[in-house]
Amino acid sequence: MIKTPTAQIIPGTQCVISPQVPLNGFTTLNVGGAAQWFVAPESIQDLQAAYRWAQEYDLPITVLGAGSNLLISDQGLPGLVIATKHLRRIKWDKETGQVTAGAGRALPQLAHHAARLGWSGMEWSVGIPGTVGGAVVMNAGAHGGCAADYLVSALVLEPDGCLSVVTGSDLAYGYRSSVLQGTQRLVLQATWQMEPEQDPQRVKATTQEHLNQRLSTQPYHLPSCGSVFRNPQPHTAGWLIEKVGLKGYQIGQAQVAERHANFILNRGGAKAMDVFQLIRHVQACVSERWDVLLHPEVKILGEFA
Ligand SMILES: Cc1cc2nc3c(=O)[nH]c(=O)nc-3n(C[C@H](O)[C@H](O)[C@H](O)COP(=O)(O)OP(=O)(O)OC[C@H]3O[C@@H](n4cnc5c(N)ncnc54)[C@H](O)[C@@H]3O)c2cc1C
Ligand SMILES: NC(=O)C1=CN([C@@H]2O[C@H](COP(=O)(O)OP(=O)(O)OC[C@H]3O[C@@H](n4cnc5c(N)ncnc54)[C@H](OP(=O)(O)O)[C@@H]3O)[C@@H](O)[C@H]2O)C=CC1
Ligand SMILES: C=C(O[C@H]1[C@H](O)[C@@H](CO)O[C@H](OP(=O)(O)OP(=O)(O)OC[C@H]2O[C@@H](n3ccc(=O)[nH]c3=O)[C@H](O)[C@@H]2O)[C@@H]1NC(C)=O)C(=O)O
Repeated sequence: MIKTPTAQIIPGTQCVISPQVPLNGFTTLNVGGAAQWFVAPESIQDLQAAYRWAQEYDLPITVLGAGSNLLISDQGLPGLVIATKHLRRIKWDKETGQVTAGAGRALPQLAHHAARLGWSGMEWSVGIPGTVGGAVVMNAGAHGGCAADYLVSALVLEPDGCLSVVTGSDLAYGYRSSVLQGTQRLVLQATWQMEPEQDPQRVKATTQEHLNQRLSTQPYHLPSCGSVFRNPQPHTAGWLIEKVGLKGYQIGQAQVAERHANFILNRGGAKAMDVFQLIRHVQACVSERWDVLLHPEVKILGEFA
């Protein structure tokens, strides 16, 4: 066991592993306690070293993208939190029409950049404030498109320390689901097949249309984690929640958004427990009225006892 909680530098790397790093600033909900240990590796090699370090001390590992789909406990997280934010390398290959991006690259950046180039295929992703890695794991989607659609491959760090290249069919994609969820497999980069040489004005217009639609139907003015629940087909969670009269309902500083009932907003200073209790309250009301159990899309991490 490590006795004193001071920053550790892994020999031969640039990896600084820091103790007790608050995570609220690393999530779009802006809630959550501290990571027992935290690292944001600058390279794949450093990330592998950090991963091995955690395994050596038998610590659980949590991967953090942009934290845009996370509800982290006020009590924080045990073990090592690995942030991918520095893995941002990107390559637009004109020969193949493929884009390869590091796990920490922001998804909207990809969408805007593709639009400027006149490459079609990522228009759906504008306005989703996640990373490439998070999108591959969550199968992020919107406006009829999703990460799985044109995924060629992803580079994955496996728990045994080896790197593997997986394809979309290896990941058994479904609606907001993949086999990577709930595992210790870490996405390092992803490659998508795009349609290059399209009219940039047209790609830009579609991208902007999606962003406008989002900004007019979803609340972007306060911290949130996007849709809290998956849509229970054939219904939509927003409709079911609105119809039980929960728009505006608040626990502590967590509130069901007026603009979209499947969003929970942090009105300032909310605790993770406020959000958690609100999630449970919404589930109970919807279940009682509609006999439908809403399943959270947001990943709930840590203790909520
Ligand atoms: C305003 C707003 C709008 C949103 N709109 C949409 C939308 O339209 N469609 C949609 O699908 N989602 C949407 N979301 C939710 C969220 O942006 C997506 O789920 C996104 O894909 C999460 O990416 P992330 O990098 O933030 O992942 P995180 O939230 O950091 O992590 C999510 C999960 O993926 C894991 N993970 C992250 N990166 C990696 C990696 N490199 N390797 C292995 N595991 C990893 C984490 O451990 C966690 O389990 C929205 C969120 C917000 C705040
Ligand atoms: N409610 C919440 O919890 C959160 C809300 N948001 C909001 O989500 C919305 C998302 O909008 P979106 O534009 O998708 O993402 P962002 O505004 O977050 O932009 C992401 C990146 O995309 C690039 N970019 C943005 N606009 C353009 C443009 N017009 N042309 C070229 N590049 C551009 C920029 O990269 P570069 O600088 O490299 O060019 C930018 O850093 C914003 O309103 C943001 O404020 C974001 C995070 C959390
Ligand atoms: C934001 C996310 O993804 C979003 C994605 O951005 C949008 C756009 O493609 O479509 C899904 O939302 P959604 O199903 O709520 O889409 P919307 O178009 O806003 O609403 C669907 C229907 O529900 C109704 N609706 C929505 C909200 C509400 O408060 N009340 C209501 O009645 C709308 O009127 C509409 O008829 C994704 N959510 C899920 C859980 O699948 C996310 O996953 O975090």
